[in-house]
Amino acid sequence: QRSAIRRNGKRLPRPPGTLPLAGNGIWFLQPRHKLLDWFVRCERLVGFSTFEISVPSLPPGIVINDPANVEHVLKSNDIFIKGEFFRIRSWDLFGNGIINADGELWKIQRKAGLRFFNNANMKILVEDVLPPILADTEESLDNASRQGNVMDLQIVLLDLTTRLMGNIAYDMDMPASLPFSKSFDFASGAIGERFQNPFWKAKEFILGASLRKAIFDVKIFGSSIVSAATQKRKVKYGSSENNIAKNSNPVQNNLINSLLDHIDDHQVVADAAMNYLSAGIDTTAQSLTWTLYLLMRHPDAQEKILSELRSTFAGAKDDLPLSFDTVQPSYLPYIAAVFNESLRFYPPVPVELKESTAETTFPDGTWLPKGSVVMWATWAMGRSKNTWGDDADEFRPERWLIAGDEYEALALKTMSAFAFPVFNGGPRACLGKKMAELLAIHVIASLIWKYDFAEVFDKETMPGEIPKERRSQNSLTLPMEGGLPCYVRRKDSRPGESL
Ligand code: HEM
Repeated sequence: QRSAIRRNGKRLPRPPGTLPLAGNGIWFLQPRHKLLDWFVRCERLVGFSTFEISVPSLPPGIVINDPANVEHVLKSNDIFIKGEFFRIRSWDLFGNGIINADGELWKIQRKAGLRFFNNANMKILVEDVLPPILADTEESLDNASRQGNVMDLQIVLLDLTTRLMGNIAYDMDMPASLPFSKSFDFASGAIGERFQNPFWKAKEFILGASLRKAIFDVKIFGSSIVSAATQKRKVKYGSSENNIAKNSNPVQNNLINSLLDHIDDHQVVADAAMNYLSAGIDTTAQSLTWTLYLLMRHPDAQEKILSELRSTFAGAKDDLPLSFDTVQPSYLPYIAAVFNESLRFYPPVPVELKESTAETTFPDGTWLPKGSVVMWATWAMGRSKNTWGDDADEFRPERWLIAGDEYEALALKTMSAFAFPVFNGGPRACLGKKMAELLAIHVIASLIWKYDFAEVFDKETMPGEIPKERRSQNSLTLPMEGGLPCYVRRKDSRPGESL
């Protein structure tokens, strides 16, 4: 079948190595980290130029790298939707939740979320909810420091974000050791594979029992969040559901109450609750894991963090005076720059895909018919030399900073969401961006202030050899394959105790 996609009346270029029947399908059958590298190679070859791909499991499609084209997609929420291609693959896990939803169903969940992610709740998050959870995290780091044990930082950070989200959003104690967390992790890997493997249905027909069980466990957990919340509302507002007053106390205005206030169907609320959990927990834990990994490999950046903390909080000893005001990116710009630089290399949502509901013409003249898919790899855009310059492969947080002078302090550069779409942009921009940034600055500042970390390399790395770049595991997001095992030592531990 001949493709109808055109630019100025001509067909679009195709990546080198495109095969007559399989098209580019071979790359989609590879482990995802290889697919991500392929996107980078294509971007390096064609730059911002849009190219066409054909993959047997995909409708006709294009890959965009030009920020103007990404802006066109993200701002045209009516033309570019999640669509059937996405929904068919993720339906059993995400159901009617916000990640899958379009139209009215999306709008209402977005509205409920917006009510929750306000400044008052973010202040409660930073000043009341996070400190005791972080204190538990530090207690386990202290134990590992005393005993000289190796610990997997990825697990530690996942536990922190899971408990945090459970507490602030659902008023539940939710450690990552709950079975749902393991089931979700497994399901996320399997669902991610459905986007790459055209034979996923056949594979799951034979081997899908464990996936079905994992999805079942996740769904049961979603329903249990709703039951616990409705129970609490009945106790608080009276026994009949019809008498349930709309929730007005700002501290009580958590996410589950906001969802229950906006949506009558409890199954949709359960899906929404699970979707918010999955959007927030893994992404944030992974972004912190990759940041600490990069900091271990760049001790100079750790030093600069310490120097920013020393000059900002002069005289601080054991605990830093962190508050809602002091964990803002404008207050600690170097830490915010480190976080951005880490997201540039390791975006927790590395590839995006949308389906067109109508024909459309992109700013670069590409004409796309209805029913096509458009993809962009945030992973490759973050490594684009067109956008970031010739040193795009270098970890250099300074690229995010505007140097201060004797009158003005160092400031953080802003970058267009369409050139750096790690949090998406337009009407479907990530709702948790602010929460993720505040949390990241708080956690990075606290951990680098108190601890030294040393990565445990794999057995193949010889002493003195530069260790290989760590890679990600197949998933919908970006977990680090094999976790992040490391030694940890409290900076104020007795002299002689070394890593
Ligand atoms: C570093 C951390 C995070 C990153 C990189 C990130 C990134 C993203 C991206 C790329 C999207 C668009 C995905 C899509 O096309 O469906 C998204 C959507 C979303 N994110 Fe985040 N996210 C992060 C943290 C969070 C947190 C902490 C929450 C809070 C629960 C959250 C809630 C959401 C929600 C609800 C959506 C769906 C928005 C919509 O469709 O209207 N995210 N995020």
